[in-house]
Amino acid sequence: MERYNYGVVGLGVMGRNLLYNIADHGFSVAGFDLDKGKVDELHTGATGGMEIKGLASLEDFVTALESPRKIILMVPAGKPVDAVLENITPLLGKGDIVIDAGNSYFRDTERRIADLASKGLHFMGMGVSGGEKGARTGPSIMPGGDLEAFKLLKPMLESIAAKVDGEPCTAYMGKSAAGNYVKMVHNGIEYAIMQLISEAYDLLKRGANLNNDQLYEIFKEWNNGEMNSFLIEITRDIFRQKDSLSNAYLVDMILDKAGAKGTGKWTSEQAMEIGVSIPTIDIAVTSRILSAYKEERIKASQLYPNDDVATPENMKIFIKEVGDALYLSTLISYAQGLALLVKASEEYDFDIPLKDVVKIWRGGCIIRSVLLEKFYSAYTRNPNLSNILLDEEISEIVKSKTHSLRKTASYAVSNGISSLGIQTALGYFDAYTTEFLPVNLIQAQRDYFGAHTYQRVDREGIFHTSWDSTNI
Ligand SMILES: NC(=O)C1=CN([C@@H]2O[C@H](COP(=O)(O)OP(=O)(O)OC[C@H]3O[C@@H](n4cnc5c(N)ncnc54)[C@H](OP(=O)(O)O)[C@@H]3O)[C@@H](O)[C@H]2O)C=CC1
Ligand SMILES: O=C(CO)[C@H](O)[C@H](O)COP(=O)(O)O
Repeated sequence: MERYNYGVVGLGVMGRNLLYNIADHGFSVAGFDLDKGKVDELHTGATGGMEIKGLASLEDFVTALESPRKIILMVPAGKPVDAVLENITPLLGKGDIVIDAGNSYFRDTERRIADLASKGLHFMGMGVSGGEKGARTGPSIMPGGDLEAFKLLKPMLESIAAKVDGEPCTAYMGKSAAGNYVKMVHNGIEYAIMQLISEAYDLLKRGANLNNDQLYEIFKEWNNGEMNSFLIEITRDIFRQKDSLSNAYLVDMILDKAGAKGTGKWTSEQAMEIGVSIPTIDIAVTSRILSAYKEERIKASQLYPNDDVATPENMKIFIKEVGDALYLSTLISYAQGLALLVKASEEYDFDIPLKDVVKIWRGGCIIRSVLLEKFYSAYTRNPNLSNILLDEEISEIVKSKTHSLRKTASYAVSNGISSLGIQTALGYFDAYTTEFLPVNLIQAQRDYFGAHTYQRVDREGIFHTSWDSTNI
């Protein structure tokens, strides 16, 4: 009986395409899905030379795999992963490897690693980014955990991943659930950048009165320069897309309520949990929540109308400033996400190699951008950089754009155009680069009403003052 090198469970958007990608690179792959229709479709979409087989029985699927079995799960995060594990683990043998390639919560991965280890099985969490197309032609792949299992998978992962300068966009992301953690933070940054792009769009549309054709040209120009990135590129193309149900552009027919599956929220929760400041990512999560208040927003907009958005004095300068503001606030969002990874690596003993993280994000993934080349150089100079803003070469870029960020933020505030992402990126930058923050006063207040104590600037120790009885 023929034995397949790899197995994929879950033949939806990502699983089917990842399976084809693996098969394209000379590996034989078996696929399983609960939905028999998807199993049958697998063969329809295959191209010649692929050694693949779709199976509708889990037992047949497991039997069809060579030993040790290497099974990639591509099912929705949460209960479906546990359901698959419950059914499949009794069929597996010692040394078999299960790789969860979905957007699973890292705590779930930790639990599953321990559970499968107690059965003599390897379990790995592995982030995959690039969407449908990326999965098919070359995603960015973030494996972590079991090193022994990783070594077995490495040749396959390196062959199917995206390539930048001939180097694969995959690397070992660290111990335990590091792979899922890095992917979670990737998505948090993704949320922030998407929020910032939407604000730049709003400023150009409402502030400068630009239409979709003009927006297309601006994003095209941005994408041809230092802002080149996947998200700017697809935004450019979105402005060109006509609606098939009306004569309008599709973007104008899409309801302004943003969905979310959870990875952005987890990133924010995690940052709060381990004490890392990532306000632009937080605000991107909360902005999607706020967008869902559509009916209330309609009422509020009638109660508080904003009829006097001023046209910028010099359109060329305004567009340049919005572009620079988007570039810098994007850079600051990456800085926040990467700082979270630095702290999480210490906190959870993940040993995340930051230099490899930015290296493998340069291609294949949703947040790929040419800016990551500069981060890669920064981490090459100093792999222990606690915040990307502290790198001297990065600081030169930041300094060259700060004025534009302030001008853009100021225009948005003066004209009542919501720009939560831009404001928080600037606010974070201003706080992070301030030697003396006014929180001495907060410490005084805490000590005043709750005897919470404070530290002093002139001597070591913990102090408390009876505020109402001394020197007042
Ligand atoms: N879509 C994207 O762009 C990206 C998604 N991801 C992550 O990848 C994972 C998969 O996402 P995606 O491919 O989009 O999801 P889909 O819903 O398209 O596919 C999931 C597939 O898994 C099947 N499935 C569910 N439960 C089981 C089970 N117990 N046994 C076998 N098959 C099962 C589903 O079948 P049925 O439909 O019948 O329930 C479906 O075919 C998720 O964790 C997602 O967050 C990661 C990166 C990008
Ligand atoms: O993982 C991804 C890309 O890297 C998914 O596309 C992402 O999870 C989408 O998230 P959301 O639905 O919350 O916007």
